[in-house]
Amino acid sequence: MSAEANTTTPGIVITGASGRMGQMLIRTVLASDRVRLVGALDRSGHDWIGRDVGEAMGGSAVGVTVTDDPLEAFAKAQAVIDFTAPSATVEFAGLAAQARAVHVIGTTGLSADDIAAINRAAHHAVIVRAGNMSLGVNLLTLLTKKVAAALDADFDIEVIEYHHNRKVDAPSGTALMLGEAAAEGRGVTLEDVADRGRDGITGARGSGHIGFSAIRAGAIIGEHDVMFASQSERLILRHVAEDRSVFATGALKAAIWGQDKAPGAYNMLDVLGLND
Ligand SMILES: NC(=O)c1ccc[n+]([C@@H]2O[C@H](COP(=O)([O-])OP(=O)(O)OC[C@H]3O[C@@H](n4cnc5c(N)ncnc54)[C@H](O)[C@@H]3O)[C@@H](O)[C@H]2O)c1
Ligand SMILES: O=C(O)C1=N[C@H](C(=O)O)CCC1
Repeated sequence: MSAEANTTTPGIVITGASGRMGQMLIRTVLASDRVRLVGALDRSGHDWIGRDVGEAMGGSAVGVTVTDDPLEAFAKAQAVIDFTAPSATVEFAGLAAQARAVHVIGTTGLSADDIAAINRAAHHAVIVRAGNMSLGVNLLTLLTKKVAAALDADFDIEVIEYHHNRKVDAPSGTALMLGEAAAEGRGVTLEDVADRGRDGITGARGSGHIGFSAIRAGAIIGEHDVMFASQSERLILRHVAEDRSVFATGALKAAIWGQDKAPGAYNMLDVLGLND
């Protein structure tokens, strides 16, 4: 890459560098000629701290040392791509905003308070947040909204999600995006109609409810079904992530897209130009 490109190409910091998504993101950034890797962060005490991130990943050195100091790392960045954990992401939102870096958030399991704190940080910088960064899932939210609007409450809506056995939050961020889309299509608020975690004598299903079920097994990367079921027919919309690269590619697109945007809270539909 030329010296000129170096001054204009966004510098990216990857948080949670050693994680499943962190490593996929680092490989994606290193393979791109539209961005530069300028930092890699992980939590204090992690055995990658102080090591070259390329070597820590089992390859050759890339000249970026893994740090546990977000302030130092973000100062060099035009964008921070963050797939970590809720408490870390809330802290990073404030620090990335101070550094005026675009913050791309893939972390799921965020509480309403976490989201409120992130949205406060978005007054000062661009934040793009989505429970799923893939093109396919974001299109599926639009289809889900449309189908939910077309079908009445004779059709029960169920969101079924399937993930690997290391996932710590449920329902998945994607399942919640799909539930929100279905609720929007029906003109209701998801919290008022969501059925989460049925167990025991639950009583019959409530009409108009939106149900969630979570499978955790093996190495499943991420699969989601939205089922619309009446007494006489069943329609199932389904997305399957074959590879984590779909999430990393979307995140990188968001980091580049955000470079010339005004401060604010955005999602992947904004990035993809699909928001109405
Ligand atoms: N939005 C999407 O498209 C999408 C896709 C995949 C995963 N995710 C979400 O991304 C998150 C991470 O998933 P994963 O499978 O990579 O998990 P993981 O457990 O493999 O990785 C998490 C990483 O974050 C690091 N971390 C935790 N606390 C930290 C802190 N305080 N400071 C710095 N680093 C810290 C961990 O050490 C680890 O490296 C989850 O919330 C998951 O649901 C979102
Ligand atoms: O592996 C994960 O964890 C995933 N999390 C996101 C979610 O919660 O929907 C996206 C799919 C993979």
